[in-house]
Amino acid sequence: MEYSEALDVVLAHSHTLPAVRAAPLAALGAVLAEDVLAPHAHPPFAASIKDGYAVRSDDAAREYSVVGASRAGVERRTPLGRGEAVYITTGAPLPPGADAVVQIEEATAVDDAGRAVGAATSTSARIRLRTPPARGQDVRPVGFDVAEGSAVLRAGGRVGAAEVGLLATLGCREVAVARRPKLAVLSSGDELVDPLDAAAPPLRAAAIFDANRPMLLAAAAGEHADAVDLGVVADDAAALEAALEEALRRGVDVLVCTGGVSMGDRDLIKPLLAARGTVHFGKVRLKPGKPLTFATVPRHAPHAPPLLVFALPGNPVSAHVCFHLVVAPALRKLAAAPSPRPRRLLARLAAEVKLDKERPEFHRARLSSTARGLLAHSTGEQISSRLLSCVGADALVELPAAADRGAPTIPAGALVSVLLIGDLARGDGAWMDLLPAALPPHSPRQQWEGVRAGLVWSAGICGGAASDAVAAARRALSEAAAGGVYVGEEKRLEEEAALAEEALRGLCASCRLVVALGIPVDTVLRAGESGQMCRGVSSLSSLLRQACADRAPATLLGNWGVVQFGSGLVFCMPGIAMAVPAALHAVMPLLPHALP
Ligand SMILES: Nc1nc2c(c(=O)[nH]1)N[C@H]1C(S)=C(S)[C@@H](COP(=O)(O)OP(=O)(O)OC[C@H]3O[C@@H](n4cnc5c(N)ncnc54)[C@H](O)[C@@H]3O)O[C@H]1N2
Ligand code: MOO
Repeated sequence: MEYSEALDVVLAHSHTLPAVRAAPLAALGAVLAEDVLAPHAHPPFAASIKDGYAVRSDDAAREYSVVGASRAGVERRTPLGRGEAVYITTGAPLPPGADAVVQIEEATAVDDAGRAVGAATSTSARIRLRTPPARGQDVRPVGFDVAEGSAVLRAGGRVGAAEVGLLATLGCREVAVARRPKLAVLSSGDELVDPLDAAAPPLRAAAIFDANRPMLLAAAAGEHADAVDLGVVADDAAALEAALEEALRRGVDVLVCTGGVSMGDRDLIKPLLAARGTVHFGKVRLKPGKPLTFATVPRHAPHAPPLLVFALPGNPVSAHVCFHLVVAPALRKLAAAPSPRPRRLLARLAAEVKLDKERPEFHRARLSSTARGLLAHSTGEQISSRLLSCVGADALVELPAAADRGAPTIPAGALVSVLLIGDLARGDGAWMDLLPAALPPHSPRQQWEGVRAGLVWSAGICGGAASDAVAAARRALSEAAAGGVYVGEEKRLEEEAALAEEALRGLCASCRLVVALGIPVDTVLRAGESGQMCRGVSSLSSLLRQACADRAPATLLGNWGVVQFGSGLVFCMPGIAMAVPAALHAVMPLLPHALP
């Protein structure tokens, strides 16, 4: 199974958890289940933006008697008369009658005879202004920041620090959020010593410390899941089954275990999961993470959704990478995140990389910013046991297998897609604005280098016609992009609408160009997610339609064209081998200008 397919399967089994009500601080990291409407305006009164004097802008006087003070937190009821000013502090309410504030730097203290006696202060009895005040100057009127009843936060947004602050501003004591997923973690292996156990003996011969459980407990916290520690479990079928029972008993949504999923005689997890539930996949064409396993186990209570079980490989790097590739997206889907899939960016390779012969690889890298966009720097030796390759990594570079790429390496400077796994805001000083001199200049091929394309055709194009059109599309894509684009994913679309739409969303999330054969524009538009750009591109659509019609006039009757889908483009064209190259050659030359 390919990674993209494995992710589709995982997401199809991850159902959003019910909404609960929580105090804003307790909701930190959760996804809002409802829009939040402002229960009142902010500021709730007209407030001063400066420390200075509140005055009436219709007052012709330039000299004022200071008749009192309005300080933050204190209401002053006496209206302001003509020729009067009130000393005011930032955030304090304007007294009735005042409609402007003049900052204190603009005022001079004067004596009764109007002689200047120095800079104005909070105790000056008379002041003169340098310039007449304008109406509304340095005043925040009622509702200037937030209008009463306005939707300040939208369902689907995550509660972060700013959201907590905004909810506090508005006095919201509770919000509706999707329940936080509960995730249990265990490590299996007779060689493991628990480093979290203060009473653990020193390492005996052939033993190592358990790295995976603490790492995954930390990763769960990073995804705002509530973690349950099920400890280290021996390579023993009964002990593993007892741990699975414990996870079910504690009502967790997800169980993550590591180790014991490969080919060894102590690899007991898969048989246990097969006996107790359904193993949806047990091998993925993926490096690291080949034996990645996903299963669902029914609960004892009827109608309760099944427990999701991820059995990750024991190698610590494989466990870390697989967590980001499938577990984190599942947790995000459970937590109601509208886009749970890993976020993809484009970056250039800082140095040449060697490709694995057979498996697509997720190469750990740090990102830096350059004048030509992001640059991905390898974290060095990528063997699955070396956790140092994950330390400080921001991204997983998606490398195709050499067999798929038709080349053993990808050169420095090539554009590649990367999955974000770190927090770019955290930074580590690697951000720079200068282009490293080592990067070779652009070539026409490099314009397309590393751009991942997808090919999808409808199940409705039967037998030979589909394979001819698909082969023609593969060839034409490669020609039109001077061999730079590679086809990273192929899918046959089922007739059932919901399945077809989910598959299209998955493909569009992972590919910047998607060639859709026999799939009309409407189908793609229906697959668009709320909040995501999904629209027809009329200029490219007419070029594509014209090119198809030149080869096969009847295609003019079809609903073909180009759709912008998030950060990618989908070419909907008839599944007719003769029309496909013409359509691609018509639109590809324009794409360097159009690719969003
Ligand atoms: N004959 C084959 N052998 C292996 C294959 C294969 O296809 N055929 N696949 C290899 C790949 S790829 C991986 S990945 C590993 C996965 O193995 P398991 O998931 O069964 O894990 P273990 O054998 O239990 O452990 C592998 C490795 O990781 C260390 N480990 C395990 N748990 C932890 C932990 N909690 N903390 C730190 N280190 C841990 C363990 O000691 C082993 O060194 O299988 C390959 N073999
Ligand atoms: O899949 Mo394993 O993680 O390559 O070492």
